[in-house]
Amino acid sequence: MSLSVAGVSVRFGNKNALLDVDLEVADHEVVAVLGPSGSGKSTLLRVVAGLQEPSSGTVRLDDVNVTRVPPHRRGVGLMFQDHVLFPHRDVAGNIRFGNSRADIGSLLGLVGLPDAGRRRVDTLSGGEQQRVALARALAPSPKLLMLDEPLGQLDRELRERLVVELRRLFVRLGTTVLAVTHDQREAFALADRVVVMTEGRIAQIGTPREIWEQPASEFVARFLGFTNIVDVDGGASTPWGAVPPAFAGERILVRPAGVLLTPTSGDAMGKVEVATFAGERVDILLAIPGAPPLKAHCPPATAPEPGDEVSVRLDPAQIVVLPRESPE
Ligand SMILES: Nc1ncnc2c1ncn2[C@@H]1O[C@H](COP(=O)(O)OP(=O)(O)OP(=O)(O)O)[C@@H](O)[C@H]1O
Repeated sequence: MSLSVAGVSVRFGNKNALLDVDLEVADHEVVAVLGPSGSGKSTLLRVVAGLQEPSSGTVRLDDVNVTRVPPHRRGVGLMFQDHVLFPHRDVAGNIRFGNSRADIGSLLGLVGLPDAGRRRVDTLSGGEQQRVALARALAPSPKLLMLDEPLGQLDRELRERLVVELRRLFVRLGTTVLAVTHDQREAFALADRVVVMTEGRIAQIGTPREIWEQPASEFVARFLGFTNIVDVDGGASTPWGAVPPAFAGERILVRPAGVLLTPTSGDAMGKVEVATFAGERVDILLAIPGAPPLKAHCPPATAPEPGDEVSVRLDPAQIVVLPRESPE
């Protein structure tokens, strides 16, 4: 099922929870909506589901205008953050609730709990409960499945495992999916395309790779965790050292992998403040006199230690120009 959201705004009092949002999701596509708390992610999902009437704009499913169609007639499946399973019913009873014709056996197989039908929900782990909630959302065979923080309550290790399973399941079922998350890794792992939201607007839409490689704004770059952001002066220098003339006058992001540290011969001298072991790399925080702190990623074998003096060179291949934010 394809989804088209056009010019949708939602006002609560004098606050816009959504402002003129346009979004196209193709049939079979998995789209993740990512953004900080309060950016309008859940409101967007609720508008598509029919649980929130927009102040203006339209929602189309397979080219049919459903803006005024009630939720149960939209043929969409929902799994919400505050999904409540009935603790005293067994798993099968939970899935069957409201879905009397559901094929419990194959749904449980799909979510990897083939033998759990008879178990009481309150004897299941958090991850197992999440799978039951997913099976319940899949029970009516929705052509569009909407998930609000599907793995939100779970610990990191379980989330990383389940996100891979979810991705495989969606590909296998061919369901169109719109999933809300505030976790960037989850969005990137789950989705064909990611929508980044801020203050009720869409800040960027793209594949995970497009968004990672070219954040559309400083907001998106910072939301992805990049902090090496600085203005280049007219002479193509920055407080962290020189950059090629093409970057003169721009605001740039230097990826931590592009901060090259050598014992000598770089542009700027800095001191290692913090070195954090992160598996395949060491995350370094550098203090350079008169400059903002600079983050670098180093291979563990050659990483300097806290207190070491190093010189810094910026790799032009790891520099991204950030568009200037347009004044409102
Ligand atoms: N029913 C409501 N009445 C008034 N304001 C609301 C209502 N629902 C949401 N809002 C406001 O609209 C804005 C967007 O909320 P929304 O729940 O869509 O954000 P979110 O991105 O999903 O946040 P979170 O990640 O915290 O769930 C917030 O400022 C919120 O306070």
